[in-house]
Amino acid sequence: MSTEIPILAIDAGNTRIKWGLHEGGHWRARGVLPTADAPNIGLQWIAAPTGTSAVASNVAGPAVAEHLANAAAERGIDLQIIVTPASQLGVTNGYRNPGQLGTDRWAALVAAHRAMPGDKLVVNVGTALTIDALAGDGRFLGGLIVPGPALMRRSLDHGTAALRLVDGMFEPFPSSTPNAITTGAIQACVGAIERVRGDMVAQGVPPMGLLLSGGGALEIAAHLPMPATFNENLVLDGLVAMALPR
Ligand SMILES: Nc1ncnc2c1ncn2[C@@H]1O[C@H](COP(=O)(O)OP(=O)(O)O)[C@@H](O)[C@H]1O
Ligand SMILES: CC(C)(COP(=O)(O)O)[C@@H](O)C(=O)NCCC(=O)O
Ligand SMILES: [K+]
Repeated sequence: MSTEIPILAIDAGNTRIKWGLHEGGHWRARGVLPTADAPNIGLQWIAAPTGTSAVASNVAGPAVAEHLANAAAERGIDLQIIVTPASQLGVTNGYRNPGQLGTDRWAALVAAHRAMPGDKLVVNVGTALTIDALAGDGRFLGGLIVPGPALMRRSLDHGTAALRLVDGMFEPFPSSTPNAITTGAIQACVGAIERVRGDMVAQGVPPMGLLLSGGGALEIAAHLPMPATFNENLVLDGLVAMALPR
């Protein structure tokens, strides 16, 4: 029997809301729903026992925050929506304005610092692709925000007359429009990661590892410039670490 209180961790991103119920040292239940369905999030939390407390990262805007707050209140769950601090659990925030850094990126950095020693890259492939440099001593050195591969393809669909959303395959020298679009998005993402890796090498903090997460991670995983460790739950892991008593 663990004395640990049940924690509902919530990662509200721009495309999907991911959540997990953590109890007794492991994930007891998990779920995901489109962010557009945020008004229905409470229906997924039936299993949350009395006394559950919730910790959320929300980068999807104030309306989503309100839906989370309502769903928690209806179930008597105490909810904390985090803001990004200047330092926490051994990680220090390199942003000039610490609160400007997305809370999902911060939670992933906190989890990454605990999960892997040494200088590393923390990459999330979601709506946006974020590529964050984290030193082994916990310093967040900075990172990039790039449209994720799905958003890149959508922007071509919206912004050109001839290009449409069609399934293509990765091909090093693409020989069709669908393959050119698919390969272009993957190479743009992987190329940006390679550039940050190069900048870390130039700064004298060559990354020893790469932590990969996010709904689009598998799209780019085979093309990365270095071996990666996939963690489906990096943001949720970080949120639980913040919520657990120390
Ligand atoms: N069934 C799916 N529904 C939506 N997105 C999906 C699905 N399967 C894979 N994806 C990919 O996952 C991305 C969303 O990943 P996620 O980590 O949830 O992003 P966010 O945190 O921005 O909401 C989409 O942009 C798309 O590339
Ligand atoms: C970069 C993000 C849009 C990523 O969001 P996501 O793709 O996970 O939905 C989000 O972390 C955000 O809104 N960040 C604030 C700006 C920043 O981190 O600098
Ligand atoms: K993301």
